[in-house]
Amino acid sequence: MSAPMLDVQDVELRFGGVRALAGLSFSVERGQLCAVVGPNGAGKSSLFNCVGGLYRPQEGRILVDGVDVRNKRPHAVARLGVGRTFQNLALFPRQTVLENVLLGGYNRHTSGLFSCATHGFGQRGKERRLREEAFDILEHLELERYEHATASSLSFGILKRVELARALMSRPRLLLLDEPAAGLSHGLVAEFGGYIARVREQFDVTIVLVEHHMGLVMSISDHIVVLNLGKVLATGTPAEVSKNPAVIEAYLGVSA
Ligand SMILES: Nc1ncnc2c1ncn2[C@@H]1O[C@H](COP(=O)(O)OP(=O)(O)OP(=O)(O)O)[C@@H](O)[C@H]1O
Repeated sequence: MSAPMLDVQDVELRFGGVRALAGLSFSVERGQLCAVVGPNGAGKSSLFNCVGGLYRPQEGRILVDGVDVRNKRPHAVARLGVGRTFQNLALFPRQTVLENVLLGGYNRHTSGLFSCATHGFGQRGKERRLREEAFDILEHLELERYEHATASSLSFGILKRVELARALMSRPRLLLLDEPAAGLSHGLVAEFGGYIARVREQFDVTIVLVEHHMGLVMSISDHIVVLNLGKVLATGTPAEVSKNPAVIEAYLGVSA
């Protein structure tokens, strides 16, 4: 049996006297779409920051496809195939959609993709292949008509999709989505959920999603990890978790 795509083992992260992660352990199987939920302060962002190499836990191990990332810096974690979207978007407003998406491939091309994307490529074959790849991703997310639009001219809902496209350009094996529904209106949440499900089907990627919007979580996840006070309160399928009395009390009963 192959290693889980993400294996979090006894992770302890403290900020002074605060235990943001208190011996956290869970794993995500290859190909799964796993949601991490929990009340404010449960440790969700801390977890993502540890997996992405932004925070270094004091104890425990975090294995991505069997490789310990605990002491790796963010760019090294990205090179291992960990992609990420951010709650507040991490796009360049003056660049076009295509340029922003091309920049997502930066971790795969250390020899200056940034200058390539902004000032033209030296190697035309390479440029063509990358552009074809970026355009293919744009098509999957129904963004092709915005290819040449600058990011600053587009709505937040479209930019969320552009950010997803940018993350896919790094060809992640593990994709971390940080509150993808945040800031979206009700109708757009459902639409965005459809795009996440589509990405999961059409790209060979394991997805971990931190999300407060329980409607989205329940509709697209096949596994849910509920955190509370830095550790796992419950795990299971959406049906199992939604029936768990501890979860109802700590989270769903208050927030649903
Ligand atoms: N950089 C930091 N410095 C000090 N304390 C922090 C830091 N980051 C997180 N914490 C604390 O760690 C705990 C977990 O916070 P975290 O942001 O991971 O929770 P969360 O589940 O993401 O919450 P939310 O849903 O509100 O984003 C909280 O008590 C928080 O105050």
